[in-house]
Amino acid sequence: MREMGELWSELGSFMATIMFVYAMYEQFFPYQLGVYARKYTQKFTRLVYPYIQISFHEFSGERLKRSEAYTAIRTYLSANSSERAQRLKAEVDQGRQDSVVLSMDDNEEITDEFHGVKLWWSANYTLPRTHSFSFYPSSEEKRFLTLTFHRRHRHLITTSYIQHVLKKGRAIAVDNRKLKLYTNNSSIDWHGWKGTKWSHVNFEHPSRFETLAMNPKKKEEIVKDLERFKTGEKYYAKVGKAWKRGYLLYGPPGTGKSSMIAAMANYMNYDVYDLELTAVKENTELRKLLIETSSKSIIVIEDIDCSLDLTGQRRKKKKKKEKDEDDEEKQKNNPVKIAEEEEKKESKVTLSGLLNFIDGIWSACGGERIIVFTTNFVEKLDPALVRRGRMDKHVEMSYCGYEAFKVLAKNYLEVESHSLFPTIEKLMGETNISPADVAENLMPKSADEDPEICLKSLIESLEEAKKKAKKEAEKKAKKKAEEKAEKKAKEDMEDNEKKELAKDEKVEATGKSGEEVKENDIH
Ligand SMILES: Nc1ncnc2c1ncn2[C@@H]1O[C@H](COP(=O)(O)OP(=O)(O)OP(=O)(O)O)[C@@H](O)[C@H]1O
Ligand SMILES: [Mg+2]
Repeated sequence: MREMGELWSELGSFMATIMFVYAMYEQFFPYQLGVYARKYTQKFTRLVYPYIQISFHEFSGERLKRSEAYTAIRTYLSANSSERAQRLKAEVDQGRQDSVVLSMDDNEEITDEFHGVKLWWSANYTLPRTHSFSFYPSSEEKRFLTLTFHRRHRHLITTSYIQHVLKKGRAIAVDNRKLKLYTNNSSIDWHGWKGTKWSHVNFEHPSRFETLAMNPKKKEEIVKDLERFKTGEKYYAKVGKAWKRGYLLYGPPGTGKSSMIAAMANYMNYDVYDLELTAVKENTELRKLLIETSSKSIIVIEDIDCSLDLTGQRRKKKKKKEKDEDDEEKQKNNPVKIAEEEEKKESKVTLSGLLNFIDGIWSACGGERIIVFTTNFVEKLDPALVRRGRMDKHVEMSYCGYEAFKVLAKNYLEVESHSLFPTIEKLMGETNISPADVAENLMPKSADEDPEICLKSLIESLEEAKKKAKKEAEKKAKKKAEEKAEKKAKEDMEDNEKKELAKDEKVEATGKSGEEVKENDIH
């Protein structure tokens, strides 16, 4: 690169002379002559300067949108520059505070080689025209990467090399990708400096399919389904279907619905968008949020039954008593403010808005996406919401079975068989216990706690659950019997009343006395 530097400085002074002559032309010669001069100067420059430069700007077109090519090239160069560049920039790795990411510093150059051809990359930036003091990077500071190569390789570089760099850069980005967990901001915070629709943190949930306790066949089926989806781009295109898949996870609390979502994200290497519907005011906002989600992501709406009711209006989350107390408190405050607050809270997201969100025309924008709904009460959901095609796969997360228990025992205690296992298997067949409760029992309470103590504690819990279930069943049966008896007594009473009435009517019609009217006469 040294020879290049020298060549550059010589060329710099040469160009300055040309520019001076050219300026003279502009000044003293007629316009037409100036055009000729410009044309020939360019020709001459081309003749003596055989290098071509291509710039890739950080922001292209829309100012706020970072160029994808710039990002990919930077990633490619970062991977190479830590070995080759002399001046590097270090940034703390987000999420892993103990490691740094090295990249080429501003105004630094590195060389690259492609099919025996030498190329030069440099990282540049232009300073803002005005120098006002600000805590934040100036919006006028423009960064760009410049690629320089000999013009004789123009074809190779513009066709194959740039493609190679972009492809490599993207692949490195996928490998280095850290999953993110996004959550939607309230639309009040969407505008202004740094106003964004989604906030994110690094997603570091340890749940994986191997640690997920559930029926092994069911688990395998889900993994296969995900795999088919991941590699199904061509298939989806062939059948004319948007590349997305909906999962409905349902089951009692603590059966692993949220853990399953985390396992899915880790398996697919997808980001998670945890959509809080209560913070979304209307359908258009929902659409805007959807458009801002990236490809290769899982969009999650937890407890869907609590977010929407069947008529499509938002369910009032607060109980009436709580609400009244709140209102009383508010009465003491400013009434205008209260009205404003009420308006802010009122949400108009409807069921049809949500359906549109899932499979409307917009939902196909941006490629592969998984949509997951979770609920504790599947029967409460509107059939329109969960019909196949929208929620393609319905997965029941159920109470812990023996197979699921074995996974948990292996995870928590590193035990694969034990003399207490048959007792646990028997008890599990007789009563319901959630995987969350099993996990709680299996977690050693101290570092040196024997696995047997944990298993015994689980047996105790199971026996307790069994007793509780038995008591509850008895209570239920008693209540049922009482209700039945009550119903019977009521029916008997109504029957007697009817008979009495009929008797009175007969007495009146026949003129006989009450004793003379017989049972048979009444009907
Ligand atoms: N199937 C499972 N496999 C492994 N661990 C589980 C499973 N189910 C629950 N757990 C454990 O219990 C905890 C709670 O589970 P999780 O949050 O996934 O349940 P959930 O079904 O989402 O419950 P909710 O309906 O209340 O949201 C988890 O942190 C995990 O440790
Ligand atoms: Mg959950």
